[in-house]
Parts: sequence; structure tokens; C-alpha cells
Amino acid sequence: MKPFPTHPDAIPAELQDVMDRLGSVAIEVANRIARGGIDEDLAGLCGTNTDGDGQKALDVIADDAFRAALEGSAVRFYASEEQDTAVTLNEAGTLALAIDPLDGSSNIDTNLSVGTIFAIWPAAATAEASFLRQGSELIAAGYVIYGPQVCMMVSFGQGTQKYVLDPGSRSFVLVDRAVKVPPSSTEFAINASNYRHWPKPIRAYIDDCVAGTEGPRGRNFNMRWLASLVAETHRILARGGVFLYPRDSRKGYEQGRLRYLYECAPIAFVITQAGGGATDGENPILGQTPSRLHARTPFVFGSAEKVARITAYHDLPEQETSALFGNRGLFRS
Ligand SMILES: O=P(O)(O)OC[C@H]1O[C@](O)(COP(=O)(O)O)[C@@H](O)[C@@H]1O
Ligand SMILES: [Mg+2]
Ligand SMILES: [Mg+2]
Repeated sequence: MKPFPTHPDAIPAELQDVMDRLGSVAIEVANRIARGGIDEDLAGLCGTNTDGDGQKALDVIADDAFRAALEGSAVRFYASEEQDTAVTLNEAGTLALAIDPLDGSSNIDTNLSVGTIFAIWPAAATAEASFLRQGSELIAAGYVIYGPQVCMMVSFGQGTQKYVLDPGSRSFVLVDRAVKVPPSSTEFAINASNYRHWPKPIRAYIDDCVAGTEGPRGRNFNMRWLASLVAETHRILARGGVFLYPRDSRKGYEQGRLRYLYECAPIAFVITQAGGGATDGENPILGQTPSRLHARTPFVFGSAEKVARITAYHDLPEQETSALFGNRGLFRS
């Protein structure tokens, strides 16, 4: 049995082959995670990547495995969060694939969900031309979550589909062909330890949520932070809410933390195909063009109405965002 079933919307054969290869590696990675600590230490530090992030053993294992499996496929250019530059895998290939081989790697030793995020564009003449373009030109994107259940969420531009790994047959099974982000929820996700570094509109939005029934929103909210983008995305696809990783005043966080190619563009594609919203706080993520492979961007995504509300906070006059739950113009209209 093929690891990734034939897609109901009949995707091109070369894309189907790439999905099979991604599916098989994901199954291998899931098995390796399940056996972590028995014969290898997957959380052991083994270097730093081009962004200066510490690399864990599993970051490198996953990157090597995906790259090796895609050799000989239609993937011409392979750009990974773990590599300095894009790698040419097949001069005759027609696709360009960007990957975060292991997302949420600070969670490996805590046995919380981690994942793999991928984005596929048609290949252009060079790697730069293939990757430094708008996210709206993606032809496919998705992620695998290695959690209590292994799932793949993927979009080929016609909605978002959910697959669950059947460990018995070692193949992904389609369980929902039109996943939708629930429009309402009282949950938000942000790393609140950075509050003092955030821009005013983000502080104002969170102040109003935290004020609960006593603030301008007039209801209580709940907060989550898993430090694993795939796990946050999966929760938002299941029950709505909003995720924020804004730019902040710390050195190196001028454009937030998350990378456009390997994280934000693919997650934005999956979320918007599921009816949600995805911006940098003000403008749609998929309308942007990264300036370099490892470019970062502030990232806000989730239930469309919440994402739009956060954009509206950026349009408020300075005196309204600087006052702790002051008379936000938003609520007077
Ligand atoms: O530790 P912080 O600053 O809260 O950042 C958490 C974010 O970093 C990430 O772990 C970055 O991903 P990597 O593990 O691929 O570097 C995201 O998954 C997560 O949203
Ligand atoms: Mg990541
Ligand atoms: Mg990673």
C-alpha cells in the first residue's frame, strides 16, 4: 500500500509521487520519535544552523531523511531551514520544495507534539527565483504532526484535507476533505513572556483579551502556548482561535521569529484554504515575497474574524493603543 493515498482531486503524478515520498519519511520519523531514548538521543544538541538556532539530533535526522527521499523525484530545488542554501536535487525536476524538517524541536525531550512543515512551488530557472516569490503562488503545502496521533494536513489549492496515519497499514487515510477553521473561539496563543517587547497594537489586543468580562470585550478568554507551531495550527484547525508571533524589540526579533518559507507561507496556505485568516499583523502573508531564503516575518493566523480584528488594532490612533484597555475606537463603532 502507498503511504499517501491517491488524492481525490487527482493531483499531477509527479506531485503524487512527492507526497508518497514525504508520507514514507514522515512514517519513518514518527517511528523514530516513538523509539526515542531507546537506542538514540533525539534531543541531543549537535550544532547550529544558519540562523544560529541550536540543532537537535532529530532536526538533522529529519532533514537528511527528507532530502535523501526526494532525490530522483520531480523536486528540482530543496530549501531547508537546516541548510544554508538551497540544494539542487534534480536538474530536470519541475518542483521547488521548502521544508522545516522538524518544527518545535525544543519539545523533543518533553514528549509534546512536533512536526514537519512543507511548501511546494513550481520550479523556476534558479533556486532564488523558485523560492523568493509570493506565497500565493504555492501549488501545495501542508504539515505532519507527530502527536498522540500522526496526521497530515495538506492543501493543493482546493480546500484543506486531513489524513490520519493508520499505524496498522502504515498509510495515511483521508478523514476530512474540507477542513474548516471554526469561526469563533475564546482562545489565543502567544508567548506572553515577551509582553514588554511587543508593539502597542499587539499589547492592546492581548490586554483586552486578558481583561475578560471587565474589559472592552466583555467576556473571558483562555490562553495556550505550546512552542510548537504545528501543534498550535492543529489546535486552531480543530477548534478555532488565534496565534500570534509578532515582531518585537529584542535583538534579532525585528521581524518576529518564524520563517516565511518554511513556516509562515505553508501554514498560511493551509489555514486560508480552510477559511481562516493569516497576516503579518496587518497584511496577508500570502501576498508577501521573502527577500532571502531564511527571511522571517511577524505572523498572526487563525479564525478569520480574530485575524481581522488584530489588523484593526493596528489602525487605531496611538493614544488608544497606549492606554490599558482604553476607549478603543474599534468598540465604539
Ligand atoms: O520559543 P518561542 O520564542 O516561544 O518560539 C516558539 C516557536 O518557535 C518554533 O519552535 C520554531 O520552530 P523550530 O523548532 O523549527 O525552530 C515554533 O514551532 C514555535 O512557534
Ligand atoms: Mg519551525
Ligand atoms: Mg525546525
